Amino acid sequence: MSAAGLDGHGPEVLAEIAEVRETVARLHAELPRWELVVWTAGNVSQRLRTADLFVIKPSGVTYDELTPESMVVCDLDGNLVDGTRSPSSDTAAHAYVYRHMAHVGGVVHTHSTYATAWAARAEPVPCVLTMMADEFGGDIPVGPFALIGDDSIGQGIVETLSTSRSPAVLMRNHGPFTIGKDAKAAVKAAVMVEEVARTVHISRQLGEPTRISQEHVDSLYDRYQNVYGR
Ligand SMILES: O=C(CO)[C@@H](O)[C@H](O)COP(=O)(O)O
Repeated sequence: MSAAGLDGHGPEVLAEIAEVRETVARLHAELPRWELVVWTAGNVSQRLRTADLFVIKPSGVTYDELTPESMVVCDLDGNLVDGTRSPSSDTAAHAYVYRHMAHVGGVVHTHSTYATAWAARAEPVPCVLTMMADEFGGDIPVGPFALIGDDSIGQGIVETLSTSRSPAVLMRNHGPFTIGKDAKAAVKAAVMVEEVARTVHISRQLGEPTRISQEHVDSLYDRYQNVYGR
């Protein structure tokens, strides 16, 4: 593993890298805190504003060992630019999303239990909760089956989310990938997808949940995205 290094980047880029390393390290701690991952099975990244680079965790390091300094910097082809360890095994997927979705500033992958159970069934989570209309603007879609390590997962994420308002996709037989304007927004979507996947699963044990009409989904989505919390 050889890294190109950060020589040639100016102080503004170096300052942002230091800031994003802190942010991404801190946000990784949210994954076990919200019980979205076991061992090392999930990752968070954030794109820089000042350069075509992103910060992601190193592969195979447990969450309690992650520090800002251990975060790695990659270019948008997923090549290691700065860091002492190999980047996450999902780096190619994160990089593909950044290359093809200009509005995305953060990507998260987890194997959270209920969302992954829906992914194993290859079944979208139907929009039967106001919280789903708010955050996802409809059903949470399922992406295709894809092998880990090359562009396949990224292609599946981009294809699926390009035709949906949802910031979350359940990659078939794998688990949820979420996007956001930054890593914090993508972590929020990862927390939300697990919460609604769990609630809808429990609801199904009691009978068939009732869908929210498209008109009401649109109204709820508009209020939450444009009015809530402002
Ligand atoms: O989906 C998988 C493996 O099934 C991956 O998400 C890894 O579990 C995450 O590993 P690293 O980020 O530590 O490479």
